[in-house]
Amino acid sequence: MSFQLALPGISLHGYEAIADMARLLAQKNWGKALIVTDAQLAGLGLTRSLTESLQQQAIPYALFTGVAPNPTEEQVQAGIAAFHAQQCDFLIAFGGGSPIDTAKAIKILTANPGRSVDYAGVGKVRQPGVPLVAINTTAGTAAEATSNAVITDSARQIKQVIIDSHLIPDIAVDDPAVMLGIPPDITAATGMDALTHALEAYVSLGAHVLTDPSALEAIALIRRWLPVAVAEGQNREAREMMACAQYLAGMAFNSAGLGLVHALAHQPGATHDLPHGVCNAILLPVVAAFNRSASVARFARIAAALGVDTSAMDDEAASHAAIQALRQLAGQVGIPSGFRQLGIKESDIEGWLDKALADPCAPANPRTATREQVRELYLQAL
Ligand SMILES: NC(=O)c1ccc[n+]([C@@H]2O[C@H](COP(=O)([O-])OP(=O)(O)OC[C@H]3O[C@@H](n4cnc5c(N)ncnc54)[C@H](O)[C@@H]3O)[C@@H](O)[C@H]2O)c1
Ligand SMILES: [Fe+2]
Repeated sequence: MSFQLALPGISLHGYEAIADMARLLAQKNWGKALIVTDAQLAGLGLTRSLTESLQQQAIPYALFTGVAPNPTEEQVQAGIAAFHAQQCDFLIAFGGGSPIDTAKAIKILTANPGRSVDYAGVGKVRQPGVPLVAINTTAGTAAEATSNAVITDSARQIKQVIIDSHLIPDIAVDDPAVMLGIPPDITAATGMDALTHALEAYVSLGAHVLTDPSALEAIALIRRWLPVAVAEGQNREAREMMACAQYLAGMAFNSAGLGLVHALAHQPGATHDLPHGVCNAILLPVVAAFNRSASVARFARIAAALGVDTSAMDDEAASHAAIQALRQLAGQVGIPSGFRQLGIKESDIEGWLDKALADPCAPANPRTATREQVRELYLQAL
């Protein structure tokens, strides 16, 4: 079987990318846009750079601000209703993973029947739907570059993962100007999500010579720049490097796949509405320690990318040092050391086990875990 590398048609990176995107859209004649965002971003006035750029290019738009973190099917339904009521022709997502994933799910429903979560799994979307531009405001999920959408089915309390190449945005935009004001806790959580993407992609069973360089470079950039972005939010270089790092991580995991960190993290995310990046960051060293023996040489290279001087170490020692370095970085950027601090109890774990094993991110993990081992991993992360 051949290897498929899937990327957005066009990606715009760097300061002023949003204005450049509007200029590009002026040549596309896609009609009226529905901007899909969350109320907090609209309230902060961050959407202004987008709406002003669209006005300058005379591109008509309507605004939908009904997305919340960990978006649900109900929010997708409200979005598709707004799309039709406002007679829109294409979608512009503006936000982190939550607005971008919601816009991807709305895109499905512009051309396919039913609910978006009916398309959970891999490759189930039949019709591509309307064009989608994704402007990313966190660094982060890289949802602007990937074929995934994560939507919570609130009735079943489960995060459904929809993976389909139809969901890759036509234009991906990373303008660090809108990232300068991200609060330190969200900077840390989203940055650790990106680190998890890079690391899981690098040790994934689906890793490939075409994805390894971007995964390793993402790890090195995040180690270098995430602590700076957390401590000095207005540091323009740190924000730009983190935007690039999370995109590189997205390039890697979109084709190489993820693993057990994400499969396990989706469960507390769904039942307790916790930030995705924090769930990943807590589980990352625990799952990495579990996976280490299946991929010693790769964990040794991860240690070097994390800044460990591995010159005097054999791979075994270096692979252990990688786990240590992960814990240290998480602590440095203020990630809680366990789920208990977030109100999780031991009795919450039982309900997550089967869902974690069935999560579409699990099969790419380098080491297969039994139900008991998954329970043990959650206990270690408490
Ligand atoms: N599609 C994918 O490939 C993929 C990958 C990983 C995670 N996810 C999903 O994405 C979601 C998480 O996305 P996220 O971590 O980007 O966060 P998010 O979109 O949920 O946003 C978190 C918070 O940050 C705020 N925020 C966003 N940008 C900001 C800015 N520039 N300045 C100030 N505040 C800002 C938002 O208003 C919100 O309150 C989860 O549902 C997760 O499961 C998707
Ligand atoms: Fe993620």
